[in-house]
Amino acid sequence: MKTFIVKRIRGFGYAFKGAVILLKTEASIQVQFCIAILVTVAGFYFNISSTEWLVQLLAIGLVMSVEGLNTAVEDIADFIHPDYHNKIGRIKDVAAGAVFISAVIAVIIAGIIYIPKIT
Ligand SMILES: Nc1ncnc2c1ncn2[C@@H]1O[C@H](COP(=O)(O)OP(=O)(O)OP(=O)(O)O)[C@@H](O)[C@H]1O
Repeated sequence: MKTFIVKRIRGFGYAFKGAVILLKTEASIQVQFCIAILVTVAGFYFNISSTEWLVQLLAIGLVMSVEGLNTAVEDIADFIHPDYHNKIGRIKDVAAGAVFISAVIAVIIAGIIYIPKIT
């Protein structure tokens, strides 16, 4: 039982380290983090409802986690096959496509929340 708890705590430490690596080294995550701060400020400014906060937080979490997984896929692809290959191109494009989908959804969510408040 003790080793179970120690392993879980260690796992949390590695995961936190991963999140710090993403924020320190990945430009796209840094941009998304800045946008997350901006919409959080907007949330306080426009005094959005609890439901709007929940959806906004989910959208932020969705985009940043998918971006993190996309970075992991890119790193794996570069590690196992550093040279040009059609398959690697497709793998990276598909992973980037997943980020695109989550980002489009996040923009739609932002529109639904804020457009009525600024018009
Ligand atoms: N090894 C490869 N073989 C084939 N196509 C590739 C390869 N590496 C990258 N590509 C193509 O280039 C696109 C961008 O790849 P990637 O995101 O790795 O490059 P980058 O612009 O250097 O990104 P980053 O700055 O995030 O590292 C991919 O979506 C893919 O279409």
